[in-house]
Amino acid sequence: MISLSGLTKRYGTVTAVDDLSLEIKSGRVTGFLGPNGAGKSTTMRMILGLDHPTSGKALVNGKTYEELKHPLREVGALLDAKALHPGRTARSHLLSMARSNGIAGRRVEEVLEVVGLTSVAKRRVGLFSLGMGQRLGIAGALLGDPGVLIFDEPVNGLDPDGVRWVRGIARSLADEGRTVFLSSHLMSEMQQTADQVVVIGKGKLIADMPILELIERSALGTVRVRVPDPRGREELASRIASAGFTADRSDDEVLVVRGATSEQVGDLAHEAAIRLHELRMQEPSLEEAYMELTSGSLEYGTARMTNRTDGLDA
Ligand SMILES: Nc1ncnc2c1ncn2[C@@H]1O[C@H](COP(=O)(O)OP(=O)(O)OP(=O)(O)O)[C@@H](O)[C@H]1O
Repeated sequence: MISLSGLTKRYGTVTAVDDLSLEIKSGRVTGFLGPNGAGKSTTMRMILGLDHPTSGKALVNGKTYEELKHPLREVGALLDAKALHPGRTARSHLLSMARSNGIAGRRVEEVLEVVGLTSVAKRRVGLFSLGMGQRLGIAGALLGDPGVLIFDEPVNGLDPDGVRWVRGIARSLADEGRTVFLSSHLMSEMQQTADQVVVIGKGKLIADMPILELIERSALGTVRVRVPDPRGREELASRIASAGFTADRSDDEVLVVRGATSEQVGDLAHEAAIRLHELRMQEPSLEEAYMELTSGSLEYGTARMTNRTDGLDA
């Protein structure tokens, strides 16, 4: 388990991580989401003892990284898959990692097998594709057979096969009872991988909930109602407000209602005999729900988020 309490990191005037408190539990995949610059990598680096918190704590199994006797046996990480010595073979890279951490050499063969790199173990990692590098990084994370795994953007740049593979291994590691914490800035990616999502923006916690709950919440969505008669529109808007929902004018004839179901809006219109030309539930995609959650927390403003539904990275 990973526990963060009041975790804060400042770089000069920039607060990269701002008072984060949460628990990342074992036996499930927790997705760590947030737009670029939200503070995900900094948080992960602090969990791994690579950065020191300005205040607060990041604990792995109740201890700070420095306090762990055999860190690699408790927590494995994939941070930057490209940070490998290009002249080394995959096997020698893992062997040197194993040696310096008191891990038996035969474990190297096991992890090579797990990540499917046995047949290319003698190849220099400088010749590896991104996907192979990612597999090797994950092999390194698994070397000490740790109960906690931290992967920073593990699917970034991978082809669909690679993405599927990472998803599969994350799932099977969680099913074995491990804590799997992986970051992404793509909600759509997490939808298919994570059980729980932690969303941050500008270093602050925005949401920490089961992914199904986030989907359900977003499924509440909005109701689009078209009222041709202006007076009817006014009347319906005021009835919607009195009922505790919010109604915004979208274009000439349309009200966009939040917090209500289409049945509720239809009933409110019916009670006042207001003629409708359209009554439609609009279910936002999970991506939209995420953008709504994180809007206002982008490092460089919100303008580039408009009209995007497939992620935030382009
Ligand atoms: N070593 C550093 N010195 C100064 N500022 C830093 C440093 N590392 C990170 N930051 C700043 O901290 C903030 C959070 O960065 P971080 O890399 O943790 O975000 P992120 O969510 O991982 O983003 P990305 O998805 O782009 O990797 C950013 O404003 C970044 O510029």
